[in-house]
Amino acid sequence: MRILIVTSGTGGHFYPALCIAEKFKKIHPESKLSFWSQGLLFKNTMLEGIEKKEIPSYPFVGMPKIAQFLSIIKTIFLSLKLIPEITRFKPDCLVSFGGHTSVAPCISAYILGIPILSHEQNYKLGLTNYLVSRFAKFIMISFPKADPKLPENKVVFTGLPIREDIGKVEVEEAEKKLGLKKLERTILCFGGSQGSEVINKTIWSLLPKLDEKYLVIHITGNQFVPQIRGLKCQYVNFKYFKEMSLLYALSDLVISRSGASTVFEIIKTGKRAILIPYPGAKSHQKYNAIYLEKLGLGKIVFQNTLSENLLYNIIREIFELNNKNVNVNYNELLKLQKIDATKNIVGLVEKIIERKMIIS
Ligand SMILES: CC(=O)N[C@H]1[C@@H](OP(=O)(O)OP(=O)(O)OC[C@H]2O[C@@H](n3ccc(=O)[nH]c3=O)[C@H](O)[C@@H]2O)O[C@H](CO)[C@@H](O)[C@@H]1O
Repeated sequence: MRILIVTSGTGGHFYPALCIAEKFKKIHPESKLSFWSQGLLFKNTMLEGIEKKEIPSYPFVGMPKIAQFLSIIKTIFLSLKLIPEITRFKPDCLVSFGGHTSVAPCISAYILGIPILSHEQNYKLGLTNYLVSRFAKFIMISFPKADPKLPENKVVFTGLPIREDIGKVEVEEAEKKLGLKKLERTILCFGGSQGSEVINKTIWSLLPKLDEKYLVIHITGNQFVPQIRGLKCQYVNFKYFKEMSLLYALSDLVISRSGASTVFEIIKTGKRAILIPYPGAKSHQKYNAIYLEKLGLGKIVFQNTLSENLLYNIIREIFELNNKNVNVNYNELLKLQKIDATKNIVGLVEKIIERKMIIS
């Protein structure tokens, strides 16, 4: 079996693609996998037994019309340039995890008649996946309800793959590995895979309000961490932290953006969350957050209303009400927690390849 996996480089696209590549290689060690992406995460991740290729990305959302036009032209040229490369690798199918990086290889694969499976991470369909859905044989979705813009006959509900260890680490193990003691009220704050200046600044203003019962674990991205005076709570910060399973294990509450992977990690771990959707990218994070709020785990705070006082009041309410007054839809939550998205996607890929082999 020969599989080509393509994805954008941010955590929300990259990690689900990585889960599939690693699982496939584990179950089918004889298979040939090629993984195409870009960015720091991709560069810094070792992929054992899997071929890696860095390809450029030409974004065409949220920019002036002329820049958008140039990006589209560059994408078309790139897709032509990739044809010999794909012909040489001869994939049985292409699995796409979306973002701008995926568009050109999907066009090339379509021209070559290679079956395309595309995965949509978010509740609302993004533009690039909308484009790719035209070429794809199947569109795999993360949330149980499909975006009405998707062609119904192509949609398969698989769930969203998240790293296997998330939700499986015990508190004691996390404490030992991190050299940290969980406190009565432990909060994990981060702004998606890129970090968020707005969330960072609000957390820094919030910290002096929190007492000794609180441990705040904060992932800041590349922003410089200022000196914070008058701290009573414990505060630990990281620029980026790979083993998120450890941090989730310690936390009682997550404060974050609402990218799809973050939302599914919260579902898997069953943590309470305060979600601050990223207002860019056509507000698509808002719909992920609404889903989590309806499930009963999340409380949405829109960025234009965000302040340290508002966060403080919600945090106190969450800890002091101590789960009273919380309407979690446990039936739905348990159903979602049981979904093995990685297995579902690997199974679908196997079926497509087997069928293709029988036909040819
Ligand atoms: C600004 C933007 O357009 N962001 C999009 C991007 O976000 P982004 O890449 O931030 O999205 P997600 O929240 O889906 O994923 C972040 C991932 O990074 C991991 N993580 C984060 C910080 C850290 O230190 N270590 C770490 O491992 C998280 O555990 C998670 O697995 O892709 C998502 C999935 O398509 C979309 O929903 C988001 O809207």
